[in-house]
Amino acid sequence: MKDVSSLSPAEAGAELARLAREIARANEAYHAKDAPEISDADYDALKRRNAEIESAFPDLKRGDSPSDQVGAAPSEGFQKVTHSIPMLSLGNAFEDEEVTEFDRSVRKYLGLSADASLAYVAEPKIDGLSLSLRYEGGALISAATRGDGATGENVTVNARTIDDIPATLKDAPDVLEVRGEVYMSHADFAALNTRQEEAGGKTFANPRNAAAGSLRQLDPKITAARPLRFYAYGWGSLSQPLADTQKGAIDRLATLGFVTNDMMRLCDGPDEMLEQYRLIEEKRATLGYDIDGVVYKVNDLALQSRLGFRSTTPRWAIAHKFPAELAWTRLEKIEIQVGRTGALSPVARLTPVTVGGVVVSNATLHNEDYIAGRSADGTPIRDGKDIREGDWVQVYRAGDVIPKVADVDVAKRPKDATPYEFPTVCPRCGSDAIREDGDAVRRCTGGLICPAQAVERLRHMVGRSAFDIEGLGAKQVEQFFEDGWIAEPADIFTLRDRKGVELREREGWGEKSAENLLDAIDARRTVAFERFLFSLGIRHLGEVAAKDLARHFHDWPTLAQTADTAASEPAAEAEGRDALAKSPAWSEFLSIDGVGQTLTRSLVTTLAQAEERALIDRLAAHLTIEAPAARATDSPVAGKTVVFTGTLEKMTRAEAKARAESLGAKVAGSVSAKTDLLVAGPGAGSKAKKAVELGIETIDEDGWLALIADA
Ligand SMILES: NC(=O)c1ccc[n+]([C@@H]2O[C@H](COP(=O)([O-])OP(=O)(O)OC[C@H]3O[C@@H](n4cnc5c(N)ncnc54)[C@H](O)[C@@H]3O)[C@@H](O)[C@H]2O)c1
Ligand SMILES: [Zn+2]
Repeated sequence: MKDVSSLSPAEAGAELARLAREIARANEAYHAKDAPEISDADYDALKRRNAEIESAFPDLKRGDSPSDQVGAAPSEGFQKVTHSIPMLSLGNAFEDEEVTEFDRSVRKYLGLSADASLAYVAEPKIDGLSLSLRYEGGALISAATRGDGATGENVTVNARTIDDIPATLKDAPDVLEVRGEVYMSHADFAALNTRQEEAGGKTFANPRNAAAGSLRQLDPKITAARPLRFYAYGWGSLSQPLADTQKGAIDRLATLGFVTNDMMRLCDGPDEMLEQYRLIEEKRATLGYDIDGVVYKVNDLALQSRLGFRSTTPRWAIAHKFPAELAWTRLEKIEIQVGRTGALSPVARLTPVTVGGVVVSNATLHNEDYIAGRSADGTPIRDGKDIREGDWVQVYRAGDVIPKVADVDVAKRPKDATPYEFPTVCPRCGSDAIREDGDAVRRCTGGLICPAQAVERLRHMVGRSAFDIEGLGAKQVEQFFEDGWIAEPADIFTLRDRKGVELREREGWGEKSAENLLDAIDARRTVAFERFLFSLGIRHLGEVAAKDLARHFHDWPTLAQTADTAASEPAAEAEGRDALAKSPAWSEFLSIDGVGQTLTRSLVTTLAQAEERALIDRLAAHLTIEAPAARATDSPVAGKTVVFTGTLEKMTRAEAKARAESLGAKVAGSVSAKTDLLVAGPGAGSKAKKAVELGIETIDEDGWLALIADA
């Protein structure tokens, strides 16, 4: 992105227009639909960029500038409420200096010298949605969301169902508008999502969305069933002042029966404000609800009213936000998960914390070296700090990636914490867990006797890219495995005969759904060769390689026989590609573009294991395995084995390969006596030489394109 100072006015105008569109779209998704499409950090970055351009090009500021807007218009379906005093937003600070700068600008506005005393309150910024409650004569008469700041949604009936919101007040001013945040605790959020999932309803990405989605319900019965809470942090219209100070006013609201935040502190200036910020940040993980920063407010209400408002934010307050994609929390426990190939993966169980808008309670710890504070080659990571149970750790998330533990605060380590001892036996089956040379991962050697591996294999087998059986997801497979109904892949296809009757009577199933599942299983008795191969869950065998193998071998018996031959060839024992290539069966695998030594070795050794092989044969016995779709036979390259080498300029290697295959050619990765045609671009090396030696026809990229032009 271009620096603002180097933008031309035309570019600035165009970018302001784009930002206005993008921000409006994000506002609509977040505020009106409770379903954000971008992260808060990305949103904040858009707003910042917009503000920077506007301040550099004040003349270009748009009539619909996002800087002048709050939230989103109230949704249709709700009655509208006009706020007697607008409900605005808050300015943002991200760095410590911006907090000092805030104090300076307040003083400047008020004409106060740097050493004049000026008190602020600092309190958590709760991540929910704001609500304005109007009491008249001590009775709650209306409740409204913020909407676009001027007009909100009437949610009075819904608000009445929230325990923290009193229906009547004693000794209150005749007119009193209380403003605060509606939110949901982590525990209630998790329970709600579980219930929603079980009922097949919509689940929420984070507690804020859950709170907003629950309050903004057209049916108040739904709101009533949702565990919402309310913190009072401010007020709107008043017939009589509550107090002289922010702190006094909030204390008064507490006396009236509202829940207020007990982490509010009076601060003497920026140093104390930042101190409170760090204290609150430390407590963040253990609060049990989401906060996304700390709000500082000038304490003296007379000064607040002198300071007043900008278009959408008060001059007397600012929100100091926490870094969005990073958070500190407690690592409660390290657990070991056993994967499909026996890999022991350490997982950190964390005290839940929100990172980038998502509640995180687990993070990966990669492997035992990572926990110990070293990389695979022994060099220290995190300055060599190891990770222990009970540690205070920093968690981060980027995009949709699994959360990771990035750092440890050794100063906060419990005194009795001991270095983590990585298990050397499988926690599920007790077999030895060993680490092979050069492998960062420790693996359970239990194979098929390991229940963890067995169930992971089954889950893999029914997955999308494998058998993809409708109604048989990971969850059902796990249950059937636990109950002993399905122990290995072949059992899925005998389920009808063995358990058909019981399935119909099984809890949560019934006649219809049982029949649907059994039909769905029958429908998969015919399966594409590549899906079958992928379903076996052989280490290093991905979807793409499964396709390559299927195209090359066409049927399962041929592939299996070639693997058997490879296993019996003496060169199989030898190291190195050259030695392997001397064996015809090995080299047949290696000649397939996209199939390398590691995969070949894994495939050959897996199929050579008697138990493993018997299990695959039992599965295959129930199946009709379909060869890949017939290829074009009338193209000039049909049936020929083609090798591409050197740089291709008009297409990528992948494109060239796909095109050749669609024309019925076989694409190989290396030149051999079986090669019919070499397509050599600039920089072609040993393959071109070998082709000459073997007398194989060689053409360039243009020659290739000409050859297939009419195909
Ligand atoms: N991801 C997205 O697409 C997206 C879109 C729009 C907004 N957002 C998020 O919302 C923010 C902007 O929303 P906003 O205009 O509501 O501003 P804001 O959330 O930054 O600040 C204002 C709000 O803070 C709340 N608040 C909580 N505790 C408070 C306290 N103690 N005192 C005062 N107010 C308190 C109030 O509800 C108030 O309306 C963005 O910074 C972003 O994080 C995200
Ligand atoms: Zn095991």
